[in-house]
Amino acid sequence: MECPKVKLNNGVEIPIVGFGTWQSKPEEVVHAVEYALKEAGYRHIDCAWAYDNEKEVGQGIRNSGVPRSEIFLTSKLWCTHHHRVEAALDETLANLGTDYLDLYLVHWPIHLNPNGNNYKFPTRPDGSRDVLLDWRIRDTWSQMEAVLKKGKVRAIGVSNFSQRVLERDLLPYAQVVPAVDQVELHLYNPQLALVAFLKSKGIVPQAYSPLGSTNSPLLTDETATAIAAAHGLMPADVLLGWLVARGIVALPKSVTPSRIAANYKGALAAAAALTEEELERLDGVAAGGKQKRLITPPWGVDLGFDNWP
Ligand SMILES: NC(=O)C1=CN([C@@H]2O[C@H](COP(=O)(O)OP(=O)(O)OC[C@H]3O[C@@H](n4cnc5c(N)ncnc54)[C@H](OP(=O)(O)O)[C@@H]3O)[C@@H](O)[C@H]2O)C=CC1
Ligand SMILES: O=C[C@H](O)[C@@H](O)[C@@H](O)[C@H](O)C(=O)O
Repeated sequence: MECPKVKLNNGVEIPIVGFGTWQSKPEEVVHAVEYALKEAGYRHIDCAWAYDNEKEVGQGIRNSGVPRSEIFLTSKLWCTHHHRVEAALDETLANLGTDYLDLYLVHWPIHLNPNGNNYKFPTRPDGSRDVLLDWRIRDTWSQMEAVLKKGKVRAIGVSNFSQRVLERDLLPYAQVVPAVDQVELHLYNPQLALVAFLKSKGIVPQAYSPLGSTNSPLLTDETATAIAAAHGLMPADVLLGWLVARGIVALPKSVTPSRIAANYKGALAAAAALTEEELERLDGVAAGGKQKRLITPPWGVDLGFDNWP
């Protein structure tokens, strides 16, 4: 089944269901990506330099036999690389074995010390993350704009940017409005106000951890379970289909072939089956006492998100 696409603000089209690769072990992700492309029908892969598995994702893409031109490939600039965007991008391109990305994202609005005590998560003597507090995110973004202009990527965007950070630190200085903001979006953290803001700016919201990530509390949610049963679907289908029906790009991850296939098919089936009344019930689950943010790294910096513990 072909995946519906969403048009980004520069005209590039992105398949609305993508395949996640965070925490997929290198030896597993090769097979998972190959299966996702060759057997399950995905044409959009979400990667990141920080996942330490880009080489194996690239191998999985080649093993699948699906032409690169048919795949929408995203990766992300890690926090220790904000001062050298093009060099970091080149490393990602070499890892993946490709000469362009479809989308390159700033992973977090944070610059970690590139000369610190660790290549990925440098810390200060007190154990806190070694954040360069006076770095201006607009200086990262202008380098993102430069690699877009050079044609090394087809679109640029951000991840984990709140409305406050976008409005205060990025949009007033941007020549190119970010094409997407990839944030934690799921039944228990729907971020309805942020989604409305992004849409008002022409920025496509992408949902990470759409199934509730590792050891998800969402898959047994009573509203999702009841709505799934009413349609002969699985709760995971409903969690994904609700996002897709709302025009949000969903990025489910799995290394289990049966789930990889079920998530893709189920997301599209549920998006078509859910009624407006059911979508509204799902919109309201978090506000009904279930609000929970699941991915909260200890940055030690206020990122401007609601419900950050
Ligand atoms: N920009 C950012 O900061 C972030 C980006 N992301 C992106 O979003 C993607 C998805 O988020 P992620 O946090 O991985 O979590 P997901 O919400 O996709 O959940 C993944 C977990 O759910 C399990 N699972 C998958 N499908 C099913 C199913 N049908 N039934 C039951 N369990 C299932 C997986 O197990 P198994 O694999 O064993 O099958 C895994 O444990 C990431 O992989 C990454 O690409 C994620 C977090 C942060
Ligand atoms: O994309 C995945 C996530 O952003 C992940 O890279 C971070 O949450 C990281 O584990 C951290 O602790 O900062």
